[in-house]
Amino acid sequence: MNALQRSAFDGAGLAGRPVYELRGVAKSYARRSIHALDRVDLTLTEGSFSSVIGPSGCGKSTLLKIMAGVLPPTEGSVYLEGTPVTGTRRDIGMMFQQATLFPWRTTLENIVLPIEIRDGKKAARAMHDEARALLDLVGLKGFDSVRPNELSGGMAQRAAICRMLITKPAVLLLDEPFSALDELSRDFMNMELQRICMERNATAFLVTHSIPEAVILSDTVYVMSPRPGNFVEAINIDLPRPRTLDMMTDPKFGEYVRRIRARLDKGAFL
Ligand SMILES: Nc1ncnc2c1ncn2[C@@H]1O[C@H](COP(=O)(O)OP(=O)(O)OP(=O)(O)O)[C@@H](O)[C@H]1O
Repeated sequence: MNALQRSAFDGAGLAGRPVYELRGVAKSYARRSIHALDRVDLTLTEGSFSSVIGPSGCGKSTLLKIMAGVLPPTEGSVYLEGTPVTGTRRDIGMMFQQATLFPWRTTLENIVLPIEIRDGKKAARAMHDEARALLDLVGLKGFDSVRPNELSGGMAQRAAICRMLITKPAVLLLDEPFSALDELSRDFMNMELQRICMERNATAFLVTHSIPEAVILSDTVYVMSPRPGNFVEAINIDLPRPRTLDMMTDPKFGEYVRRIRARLDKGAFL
């Protein structure tokens, strides 16, 4: 990729303050001699929602783990709010496919757990009002003393959103958070996620296998090549916000889906 093409992935032409920056991030897994990522450049601007989509095994989860600071890159650097990411940080929020709530804790106790781990029980108790406000934000008002086994899958993921937001992260890293839900719940939760991100001006980065999900949620969709993964196309999604599920029938939406599908069908090669 030449310098001009590379610059096209720098914030994908979106205006805004850079929050997250990856410069030449590469990853090889030495033990199996696997070259997973190849010098990825990425800038996420404040309040933007970006997605990455790519073939299985292309390095999406590896990229997310590096961004989260749980895996060191072999080459390159990662900056969040201008400081290097060299390990896990309190200003990075993460959400996975499974909500992984502790069954013996109430919803409220699960939500304040990151604070309890970080600052102790007293600090966690001081966050109960904040946790209740978050429950309100995600539509779970009054569910504070309920145990996880009384929550549906969608409700558990709402609680996981609260747990992610309680530390006031600068960026949200989302690894297919709703893929274990049925299609209707997933669509609904995606719209809820959009609402929450818009209300909090959150900067979000989503890994997904669903092209429609990437298009309906994102300002920019990054298409990744097969391993070693790198971005082969950054597509700005020019649909108004808030997005609605009706927009999925818009010809423009269909055009974005077709364009991404064609890129992936070609093997997303450079
Ligand atoms: N800890 C590890 N040790 C060795 N190889 C690994 C490790 N983790 C991932 N890999 C390899 O790195 C490559 C990228 O894996 P990764 O999980 O990042 O891909 P992915 O795009 O998220 O895949 P999928 O879409 O199937 O979830 C794969 O070939 C995988 O086998």
